[in-house]
Amino acid sequence: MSFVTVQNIFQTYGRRSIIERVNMEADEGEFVSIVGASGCGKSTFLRLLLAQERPTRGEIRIAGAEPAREPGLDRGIVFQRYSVFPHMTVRENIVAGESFRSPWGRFFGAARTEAQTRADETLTRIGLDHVADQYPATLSGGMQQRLAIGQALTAKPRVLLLDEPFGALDPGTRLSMHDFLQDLRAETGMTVFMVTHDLEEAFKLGDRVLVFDKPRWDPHDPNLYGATITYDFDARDGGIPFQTIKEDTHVLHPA
Ligand SMILES: Nc1ncnc2c1ncn2[C@@H]1O[C@H](COP(=O)(O)OP(=O)(O)OP(=O)(O)O)[C@@H](O)[C@H]1O
Repeated sequence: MSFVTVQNIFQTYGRRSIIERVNMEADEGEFVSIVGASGCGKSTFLRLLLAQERPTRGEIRIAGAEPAREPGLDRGIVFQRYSVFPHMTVRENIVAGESFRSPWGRFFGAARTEAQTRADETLTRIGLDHVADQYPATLSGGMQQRLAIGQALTAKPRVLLLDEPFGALDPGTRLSMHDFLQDLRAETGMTVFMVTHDLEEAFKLGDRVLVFDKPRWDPHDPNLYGATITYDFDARDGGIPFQTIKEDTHVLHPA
């Protein structure tokens, strides 16, 4: 059985259909890139995987169960803009990431000291040990984003959700973040879903590239139909020869 199963999900806000008939499966450890036009529901899909929202219809299963609503336990998320706590030091930010696993949401006494030691190990691994006592605002964009990823990973999520995580970075920093993410992934074997607007990045990092698009369009009511997965490219071997067109018939034969 697949690790992640998405079965026929629809998400509608009021009368607006955002995504419809989305079906996909992913194995544990797969890296799935997601691309598509602005506003077609890619972030909505990530929020559904995160269980921040329930789908209007359909079912999502992660490791055989409905995803739990609590953040940080089995899924971590990183957004385009550095989603770290500005009032905490770099080290405290990492401790906070791990404390999601604590029943009280924070650590006390010896548990706190141990968490700080583990945080220092993480900071060494992500190359931020020399700024452990600084506040995020004093770091560069790439460093803040590394901290955000480090924070998400300390909760040891089995699934990492990335919403345009490198969109705000300059090209050089972006490339070093790619290396960083590829190393972490090789180390942890985690499953990754990454939304990006950069096709090259999608194919470089992903094992697969899903394309979200609206195959049906009503000019009198643009909100009537939502987006779905129209292509599922295998990106491991150059992609194109292995593409799966999932939605080629709908435009020709509208329902
Ligand atoms: N809670 C909500 N209530 C109503 N509409 C919403 C809600 N969340 C998202 N939308 C709408 O759903 C549509 C899809 O948004 P979403 O952010 O998922 O798109 P996206 O593909 O990630 O876009 P982008 O690439 O620009 O980030 C947008 O038009 C947005 O305004």
